[in-house]
Amino acid sequence: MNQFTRLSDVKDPAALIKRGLELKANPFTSNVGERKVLGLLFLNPSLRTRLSTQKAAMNLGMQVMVMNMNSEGWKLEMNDGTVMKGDAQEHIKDAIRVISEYVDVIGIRTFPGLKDRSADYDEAVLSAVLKYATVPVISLESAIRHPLQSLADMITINELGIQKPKVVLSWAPHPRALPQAVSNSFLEWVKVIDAEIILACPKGYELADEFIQGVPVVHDQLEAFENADIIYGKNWSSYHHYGEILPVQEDWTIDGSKMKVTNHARFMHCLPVRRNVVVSDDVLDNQSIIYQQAGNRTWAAQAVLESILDQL
Ligand SMILES: NCCC[C@H](NC(=O)CCC(=O)O)C(=O)O
Ligand SMILES: NC(=O)OP(=O)(O)O
Repeated sequence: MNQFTRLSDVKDPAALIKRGLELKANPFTSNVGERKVLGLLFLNPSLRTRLSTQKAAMNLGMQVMVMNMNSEGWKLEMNDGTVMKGDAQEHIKDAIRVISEYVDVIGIRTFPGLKDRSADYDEAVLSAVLKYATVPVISLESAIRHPLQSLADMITINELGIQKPKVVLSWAPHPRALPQAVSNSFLEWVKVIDAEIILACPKGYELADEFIQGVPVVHDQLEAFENADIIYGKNWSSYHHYGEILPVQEDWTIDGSKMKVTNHARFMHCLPVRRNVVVSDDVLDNQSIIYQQAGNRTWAAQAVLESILDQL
C-alpha cells in the first residue's frame, strides 16, 4: 500500500481486516519498522488515534515523533500564491516537504471547517499534504473520512461472528456541530463485509450521495432498530444544510428502551462520546463493545503501517 486515506487505497480490504485479527493474536511477528520513523501530525485533538497508532508503530519496531501543529508549530498557510503578510507564518508546502526529510511515513489529522462544503469534500488540507509529501501518508481522520476507525470497526464486527448482521448507523444528538467523517467512512467500509446496513437519521441529516448510494435511509429510529444486531451511534452535522445543527422534534438519544426492540444488539461508537446525550450510561456500560472497538484501533493501525512499510 502506498497511502491510506480511503477504502480505494486498499487493494484487498478483506485481507487487511484478516491481518488486523492476526496481529491481535500475535502482535510481535514483524519488525519491518526497525530504523524507520513515523511522524504523527495533529491539527486537531486526539486520544485513541494518537496512542493506538504510536503503539502499533512501536509493535513493528518503529520510532515515533508526534507534533501538535496548532499549538506547537507555525501557523500554516494552506492556499497557493498567497502574499503571506497575515497570521500564517509557514506554507504547508514547505512544512510537509521538510517533515518528509525527517520521517519515513507521515500521519495527518485534519478536521473539516464545516463552513465551505466544497473545500471540505475536496479534502483541501489532506490533498495538500498528499501533494507535497515525498513519503507515504496515512490519514488519522480527514475532513470527510476516518479510515483507521472504519478498519477497526470492521475488525470488531468481524470478531462478533454474527452471520450477515443487521447494522444500523444511527444519528444521535450532540451540542456541537460535528464532522460527517466517521459516518461517511463507516458506510464506505461496511460494504466490504457481509452485512445489512441501514442509515437512521432525522430528515435533513442524510449524508452525501456518494456515501449513501445503495444504503436504505430510515427516518424512524425505532423502525430502523427492529431486530438489529449492531447499533452504531454517531452525531454529525447536516450535509445538505452544510455544517448546521437542525431542529429535531423527536428524541434521538439512544437508550435501553430503544435497544429493547433490537436483537440484543451491541452498541458501537468511535469515542469520545457525550454520555446521556448521544447514548445513555446504561447502554454504554452494559450493552456496548466500545472498549473492544477502541482496542482494535491498534491492530488496524498496525496492519496499515505494516503494509506501507512493506513497500518502502
Ligand atoms: N475521532 C473521533 C471523532 C472526532 C470528532 N468528535 C468530536 O469532535 C467530539 C467533540 C465533542 O464532543 O465536543 C468527530 O465527530 O469526528
Ligand atoms: N475515535 C477516535 O478517532 O478517537 P480520537 O479522536 O480520540 O483519536
